[in-house]
Amino acid sequence: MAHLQLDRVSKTFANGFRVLDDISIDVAPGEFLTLLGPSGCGKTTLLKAIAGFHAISSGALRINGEDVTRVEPERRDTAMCFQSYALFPHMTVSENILFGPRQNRVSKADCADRLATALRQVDLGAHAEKLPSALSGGQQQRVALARAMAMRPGIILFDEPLSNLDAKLREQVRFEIRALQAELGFTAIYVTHDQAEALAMSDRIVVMNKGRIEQIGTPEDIYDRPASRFVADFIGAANILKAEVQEDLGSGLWRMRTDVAAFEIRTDKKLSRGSYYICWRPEDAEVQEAASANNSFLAKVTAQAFQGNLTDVILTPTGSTGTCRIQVRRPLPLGTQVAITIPPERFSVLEAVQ
Ligand SMILES: Nc1ncnc2c1ncn2[C@@H]1O[C@H](COP(=O)(O)OP(=O)(O)OP(=O)(O)O)[C@@H](O)[C@H]1O
Repeated sequence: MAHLQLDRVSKTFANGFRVLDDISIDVAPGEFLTLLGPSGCGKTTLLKAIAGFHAISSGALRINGEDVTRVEPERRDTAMCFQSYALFPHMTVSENILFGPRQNRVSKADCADRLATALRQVDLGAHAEKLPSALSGGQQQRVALARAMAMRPGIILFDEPLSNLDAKLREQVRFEIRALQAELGFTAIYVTHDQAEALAMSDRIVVMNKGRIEQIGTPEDIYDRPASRFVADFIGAANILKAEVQEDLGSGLWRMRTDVAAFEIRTDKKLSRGSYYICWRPEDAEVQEAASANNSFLAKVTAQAFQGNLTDVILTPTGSTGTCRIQVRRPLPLGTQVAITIPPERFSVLEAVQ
């Protein structure tokens, strides 16, 4: 288990492109931290900077309190776990797992012990002498994990490790990685652009956008209390509206006007005059036949997609040109008018409208 601190880390490439901009994160020992963001936001660059494969332009990296900013990759307490195709194809499972420890001149007896432990941990004892090409995608992924674990690092850095696997296997391996991490206690830094994976696996998520941190929080924080339009939109589905502050009703309740309706909105933010972006999630809507007095608006069902357990419904609110999206248990007939109510505590207030 290792404590990792990133202190105002920035990186500018030779062509002047600033790929990481003032990143500070304190990762607790044994924490599972995910870097999440769209393609090109700098996740992999940050992971490689932690591993030592990229030098940073400014800031500091510390592992267990020791400044490792200029320490070589092999002398940092880290190991990388890539997508499964990063295995050496001409080496057996055992040789792949032992590659790192042998490079590090670990003794023969210790290598044997590490190999046996790693094979047991990922349940691949029966496949030790096979080549990677003789294994399924999920098994290859487990070899990649075993290879990282055989280094006995305090921190394992995962670079989109499941992106080669099909959806069902991805879910299974997610659980396996998380269970091993809990058992062995290594600190995990996990890069993905898959929000479902991030929500399912992480203790905390760092949402990145254009080299900067948009928000750091638990999966619940990020989903229920997104800090910005970017986060609300990137994670899950969100209905985002512009809302003008009308009245402070006290105890964190505010009346705000949107082009759909006036809403009472509960927030622990202190709002000033002007307009903010606000959002609510599709599953936050209560659907009735007639509008109740507060926080309701009428809307017509214009499209829907049946998902099995739930149905996604697109609505056009009366008097508005925009649409919103809700989730209901059973499909609603197209063209039906319904009343939608959003409870005050289900709104999130995002940034001010500039
Ligand atoms: N050596 C380099 N010189 C200049 N720009 C680079 C260099 N390496 C990467 N970049 C740019 O830096 C940005 C971030 O790349 P990075 O691989 O960290 O993104 P990412 O968030 O991991 O994306 P993805 O999910 O697509 O892997 C990209 O726009 C990329 O084109």
